[in-house]
Amino acid sequence: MNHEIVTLNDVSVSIGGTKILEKLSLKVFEKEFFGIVGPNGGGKTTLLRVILGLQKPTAGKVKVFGRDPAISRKRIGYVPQRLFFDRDFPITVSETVLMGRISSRGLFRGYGNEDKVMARHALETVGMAGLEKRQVGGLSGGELQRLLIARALVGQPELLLLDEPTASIDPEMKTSIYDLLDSLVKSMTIIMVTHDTGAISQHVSRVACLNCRLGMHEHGSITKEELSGMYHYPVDIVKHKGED
Ligand SMILES: Nc1ncnc2c1ncn2[C@@H]1O[C@H](COP(=O)(O)OP(=O)(O)OP(=O)(O)O)[C@@H](O)[C@H]1O
Repeated sequence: MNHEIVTLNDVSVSIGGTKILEKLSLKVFEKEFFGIVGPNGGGKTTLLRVILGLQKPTAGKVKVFGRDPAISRKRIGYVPQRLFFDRDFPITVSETVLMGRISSRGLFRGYGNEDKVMARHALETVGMAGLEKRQVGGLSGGELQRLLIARALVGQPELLLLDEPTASIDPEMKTSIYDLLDSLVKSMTIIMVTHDTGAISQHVSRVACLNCRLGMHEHGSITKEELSGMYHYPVDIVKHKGED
């Protein structure tokens, strides 16, 4: 697991004169399940956008798969925050998943058989086989989240970025999403942003706290006090993966 997938060196981002990220240095390794927590507005989504090559750093260097992030974007699957997804748009489950093939097929080429097979496979992976014809607007929150994961998986990513995949989801569905991610990380690297500080430490190998600056926590070393200090209110933490 020593192969570097994401490398940030002293990365800063300012937008409109406001410092959003300050001198972040970070390495994420192959097949690692890496968690990022932090308060609202701490820069977590911005960090994902930097890794995707959608946000250029004001200073510092970013490499993804050893190259410029924009060049590596085809190898990345992105699950955005659900609030950026328009549930009212009239589109089926299968059409939504196929949208994840656009970066490999191009915008103006129709979907081929291979795309359809991959879409079916991605839906099976997230446990949504058989729901292909359903309208997205009629899905439950948990089903929609799984659909967004399927859409990210259909491009066969080697790196999966997820922005709050368990927000507003009931505990049972949360568990099944974490189980899914635990199985996916056997074949890809995962970086997940979450406010789910109670559960995250049972699944990730390392967690970083981000509030403009980054605080790294190796196995089990994050404490309730550190998180509470960052969030400015009491935070519960359960266990880190591998801890008794
Ligand atoms: N394009 C932009 N223009 C202006 N400000 C921005 C832009 N993008 C992000 N910001 C600001 O940068 C800060 C960090 O935003 P970001 O969305 O990265 O935080 P976050 O940690 O993901 O927050 P949340 O937990 O609420 O999703 C916020 O104050 C936000 O308003």
